[in-house]
Amino acid sequence: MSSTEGKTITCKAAIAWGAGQELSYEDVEVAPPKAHEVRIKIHYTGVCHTDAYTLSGKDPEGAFPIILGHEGAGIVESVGEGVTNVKVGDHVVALYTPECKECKFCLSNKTNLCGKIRATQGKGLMPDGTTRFRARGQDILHFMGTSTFSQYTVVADISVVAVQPDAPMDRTCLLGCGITTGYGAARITAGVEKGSNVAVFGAGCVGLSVVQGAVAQGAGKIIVVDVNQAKEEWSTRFGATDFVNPAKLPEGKTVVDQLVEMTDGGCDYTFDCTGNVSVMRAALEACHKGWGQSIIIGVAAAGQEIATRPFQLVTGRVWKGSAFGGVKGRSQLPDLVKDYLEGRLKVDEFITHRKTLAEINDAFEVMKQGDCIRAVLDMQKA
Ligand SMILES: NC(=O)C1=CN([C@@H]2O[C@H](COP(=O)(O)OP(=O)(O)OC[C@H]3O[C@@H](n4cnc5c(N)ncnc54)[C@H](OP(=O)(O)O)[C@@H]3O)[C@@H](O)[C@H]2O)C=CC1
Ligand SMILES: N[C@@H](CCC(=O)N[C@@H](CSC=O)C(=O)NCC(=O)O)C(=O)O
Ligand SMILES: [Zn+2]
Ligand SMILES: [Zn+2]
Repeated sequence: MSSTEGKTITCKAAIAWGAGQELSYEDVEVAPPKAHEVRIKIHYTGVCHTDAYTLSGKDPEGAFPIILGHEGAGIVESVGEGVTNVKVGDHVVALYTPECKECKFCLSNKTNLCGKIRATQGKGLMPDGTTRFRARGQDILHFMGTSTFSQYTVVADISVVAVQPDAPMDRTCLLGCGITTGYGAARITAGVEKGSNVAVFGAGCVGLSVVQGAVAQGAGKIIVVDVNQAKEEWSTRFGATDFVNPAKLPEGKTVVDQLVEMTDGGCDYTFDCTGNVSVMRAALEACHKGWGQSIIIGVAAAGQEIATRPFQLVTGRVWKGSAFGGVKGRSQLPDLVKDYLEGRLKVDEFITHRKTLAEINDAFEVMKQGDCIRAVLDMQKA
């Protein structure tokens, strides 16, 4: 039993008080977990573009004040009544895509989405409709069921998975979103086949992880498309065979023309990892007639919509989406940790910046620069 069990913990968190404002590093009170909840001491968290997107105010579900963060690893501090899947002292990864293993989504092998707590999660609340965070005398909302930008957080028991304790938490945190998302999108959502031609739009953490997944599947051409020329070297390092910078194409030649030419008629699989709806259209239209599939991973701002001529679909191209790479977190994440520890999955290579929680605004700043793949925050270092 920990000395804090059953008590409110006061610790540091980065609170987003309003859209577009800097995060505020300050004290937060974290209430003990209720039934079927788990309180986690967060040791490390990654910063994902989706955190910045919600902070910007572009997320239709974004509400404030809130504690963002959804790429976290830590150790279970205490558990509420009825929790059986994790125990105090377990090393865990928080799951923004929970897995209850009993709803119709979880029982389906067609999706990794879980329906059990999605409604309250989308409102920034715990499953009982309340919050466990308070600061400045106010309730603070949860984010994506995880809120990892706090030294302690409370999550539903279905939103957490125990992993091997020998896996370094500054790496396993990245399996909480970016790497798993891209890797899973290639392997699970698309199921890229051996020898197939793949194009990946956007070589951030997600896009490079798609490349890694495509390599694991034995893809033929793996073409990265990015407007940042510096991403060519990154793409090659992860196993891409070709790189296209749309800004460097001859006048009058579109990226779709280029990809169709490079792949004898179009790609078997394309992935949008930018969140830009014009890019999503190009990704679809660069697919091979008859069977090419385009997977949307990027998150687009409120009000944005995708468009194409229906003829593109009539002639056999398929548009699909992927959340958390199609990975069922509680069932499949421990195997990804094992793959990392046994050298089959690159993780260390994604970390370009390291910061403390107090430096979180710098982490958001570096994320806007082209040389940042992932910034990892040490949550316990002062
Ligand atoms: N569906 C899901 O489950 C998840 C979705 N996401 C979403 O995935 C997206 C990618 O995330 P992440 O990898 O972290 O983001 P990054 O910003 O690191 O990567 C995006 C890359 O795309 C490049 N880019 C921007 N515009 C274009 C363009 N027009 N054509 C080609 N490349 C372009 C960027 O270049 P530059 O460096 O110049 O900006 C950057 O290199 C985000 O929208 C994020 O919210 C993230 C995790 C999970
Ligand atoms: N809340 C937004 C959509 C945000 C979104 O699409 N989130 C992705 C994960 S992004 C991770 O970095 C996701 O998994 N979505 C599935 C879900 O159930 O939220 C909006 O309302 O548009
Ligand atoms: Zn994310
Ligand atoms: Zn479920």
